Amino acid sequence: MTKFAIQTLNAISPVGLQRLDRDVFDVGTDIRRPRAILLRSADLHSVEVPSSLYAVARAGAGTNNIPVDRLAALGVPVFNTPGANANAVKELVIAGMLLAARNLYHAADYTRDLVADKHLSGADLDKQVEAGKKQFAGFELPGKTLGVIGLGAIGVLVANAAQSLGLKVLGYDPAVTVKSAWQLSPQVEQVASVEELLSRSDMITLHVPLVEGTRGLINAQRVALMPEGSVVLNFARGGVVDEAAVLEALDSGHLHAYVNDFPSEAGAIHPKVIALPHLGASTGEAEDNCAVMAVDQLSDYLLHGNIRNAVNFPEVVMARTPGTTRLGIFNENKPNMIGQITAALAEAGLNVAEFTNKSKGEYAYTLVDVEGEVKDALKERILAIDGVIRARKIEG
Ligand SMILES: NC(=O)C1=CN([C@@H]2O[C@H](COP(=O)(O)OP(=O)(O)OC[C@H]3O[C@@H](n4cnc5c(N)ncnc54)[C@H](O)[C@@H]3O)[C@@H](O)[C@H]2O)C=CC1
Ligand SMILES: O=C(O)CCC(=O)C(=O)O
Repeated sequence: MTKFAIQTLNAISPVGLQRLDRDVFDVGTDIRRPRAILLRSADLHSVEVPSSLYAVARAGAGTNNIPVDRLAALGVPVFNTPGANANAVKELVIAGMLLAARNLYHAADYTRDLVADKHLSGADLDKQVEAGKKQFAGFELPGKTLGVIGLGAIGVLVANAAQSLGLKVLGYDPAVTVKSAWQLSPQVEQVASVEELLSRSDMITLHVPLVEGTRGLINAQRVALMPEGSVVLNFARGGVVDEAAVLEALDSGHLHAYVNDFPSEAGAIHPKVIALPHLGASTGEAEDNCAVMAVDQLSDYLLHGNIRNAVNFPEVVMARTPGTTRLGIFNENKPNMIGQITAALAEAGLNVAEFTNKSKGEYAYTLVDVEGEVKDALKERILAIDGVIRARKIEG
């Protein structure tokens, strides 16, 4: 059997990579004509999609670096790893709240300067430490209100953790899932609009994907709704915030701080901005979790055609029927596709042992186990059906 070639475009934890049996998979950075691409934040938008490509796996949550729709139209699932790095982000958000509330970043700079620039020591250092500290006096978290925008894997953890630290927590998510709703602390108050959340929060934190509907979600009009001295935390994506509007509000004193994970030229050097180098998921634990989940989903797809956690196709998982051949078929989600596919199988004299078909948005995916040999002519016949995008014979 020809090995599946998997190209890695970022550093992927070896804990995940070692799960790929090297008798079955070739894995490396310099692979040409890959069957799959395994990546983190590498930008795939400007990359030409190789015709050899069967799948893309993102070891992480955000897929805005991947042309998800273009790949869907080619029958290429894009997998991500929901929740696998959520705890790491949650911890950084809590750290970000404390950095802002206690002015820690500037306070640490101050003490470093006393020694490194002003060369103070001993009693002189003690004196300046005590004299200078009042400028960094902060506020405590209990009793303050945190607004959480986006109550998915990360937002729920942040909301619950903030609640347990004594904050009043407001949440906004127009498409909250049943799973998230079950996990959310009952004390978290769900509000009906971003506007309400902003006008009632001392701090807001963003946990939404960057898509057209969330680009510039926090803009000048919305910043104006926030109470004087509020804090914005952005560990989602830079584009979710109109940074120019936030910088203006920091300059005017309307906002106290902007803590974010996506430095820009202007933001990185602004005195009221704490810009971290995209550290949200950078813990050993999160990197291992994401790599394991991405690798397992990818290998299950390459070996068995099963789809779990693809952002552009439905969840389709079917146990293999012994002694059969499996076909994976992507098609447009329109009437009579299943009828035409099963008719083609019947014409070829093949009995269907198991069949499953699910749709998501514009597309659908079928897994079918058939008794008998699947000849290339049958694959061509299926591909010729109007609306079929891709058909793959999956050796088993
Ligand atoms: N800084 C970092 O290193 C990391 C950043 N992220 C970012 O965080 C984002 C969220 O991650 P997860 O919580 O794991 O994703 P998730 O998919 O579990 O949750 C996202 C939530 O946002 C909600 N949402 C979508 N549009 C919304 C809107 N307009 N208003 C309010 N809610 C909206 C969805 O309904 C969903 O519940 C990712 O897409 C990624 O961009 C994720 C992991 C690490
Ligand atoms: O892989 C990383 O370090 C970034 C993680 C991230 O931004 C995500 O999972 O969306």
